[in-house]
Amino acid sequence: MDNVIGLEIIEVVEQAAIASARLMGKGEKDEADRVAVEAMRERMNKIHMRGRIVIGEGERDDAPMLYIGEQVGICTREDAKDVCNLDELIEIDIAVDPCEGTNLVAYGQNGSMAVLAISEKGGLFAAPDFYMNKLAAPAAAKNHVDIRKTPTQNLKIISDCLGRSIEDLVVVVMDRPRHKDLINEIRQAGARVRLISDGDVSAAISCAFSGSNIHALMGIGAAPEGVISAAAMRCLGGHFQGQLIYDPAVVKTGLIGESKESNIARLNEMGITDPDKIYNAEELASGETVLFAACGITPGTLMDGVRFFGGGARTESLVISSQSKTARFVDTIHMFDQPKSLQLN
Ligand SMILES: O=C(COP(=O)(O)O)[C@@H](O)[C@H](O)[C@H](O)[C@H](O)COP(=O)(O)O
Ligand SMILES: [Mn+2]
Ligand SMILES: [Mn+2]
Repeated sequence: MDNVIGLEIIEVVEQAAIASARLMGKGEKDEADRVAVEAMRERMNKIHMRGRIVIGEGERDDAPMLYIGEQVGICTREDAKDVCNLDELIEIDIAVDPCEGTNLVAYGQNGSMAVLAISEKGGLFAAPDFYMNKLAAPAAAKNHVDIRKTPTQNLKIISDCLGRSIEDLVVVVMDRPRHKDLINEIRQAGARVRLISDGDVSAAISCAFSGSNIHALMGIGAAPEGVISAAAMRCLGGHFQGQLIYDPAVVKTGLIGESKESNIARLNEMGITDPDKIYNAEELASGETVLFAACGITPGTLMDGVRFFGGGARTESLVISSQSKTARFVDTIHMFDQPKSLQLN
């Protein structure tokens, strides 16, 4: 799987990022999302594969394409048997977020990216569009920190594992009223907090890279983004845990239903019988082979954003593979027509 689609998925995220970046700073959140979805879908449908979207633009964004269950790839077309050897092809599951951080794009802020994760069928947790409490930390702290422990305890553990004082740790938290107590506790413990308005996938993955100056992600974000983050963290060996939030009393905004009971019923219908289960990266992305790809739309901690020049654009992507055990940063010049010059760096 890795060799066949590894390179192609770079183009999938690149095309989505370029399309969305054209709307950077225009204040048009939905349009920035829509064009990314369209570009991602169009490029995905040129890949020689049999893919199924398991995490897509679902209930939350009410988008018409790349919906959960959509079949993508040349080998899902009606004439597939004429163009593909269906016996040899493995079926793959895909989790996408074509524009992760739509607000960031719309308002020209850092940290947005086009992102996806791939595994063989059944290899990614088909998370409902609920919230998820998340804990991400560097590989050195993997399985030492635990989402069941207090933030203060976890910060002490990360500090011991990294051999640096708590004061030298930076924790990313989404800037939301629901995190008031969490933020106070982290500050009380001595660590510094980087508040972000959106884009917790980038924050989670950054924990796995020393030099990012991000040592933990704590707090509640969206569950689909949790699975995509887990796919990358599983490949990178970083720590990731997630627990679904289904009680509207904990998170009062958009993503979850009217009552705790109706949410539990909905989870049961989806086959999630233990709504309180704490998932680790290996459970959220359990496939034998997991691939992750992201391309910066606006500049971020890990990747630069899309830079347009006369006749082309330059992008920076990150492709991570559990099979080849690689994390590749890919710097690409795209020539739309005949550029007058190509910028070396
Ligand atoms: O920022 C985010 C929004 O993603 P998108 O809709 O693809 O632009 C995600 O990174 C977060 O996971 C976010 O926490 C989640 O969407 C919850 O948002 P909110 O209800 O505003 O707290
Ligand atoms: Mn998102
Ligand atoms: Mn999105």
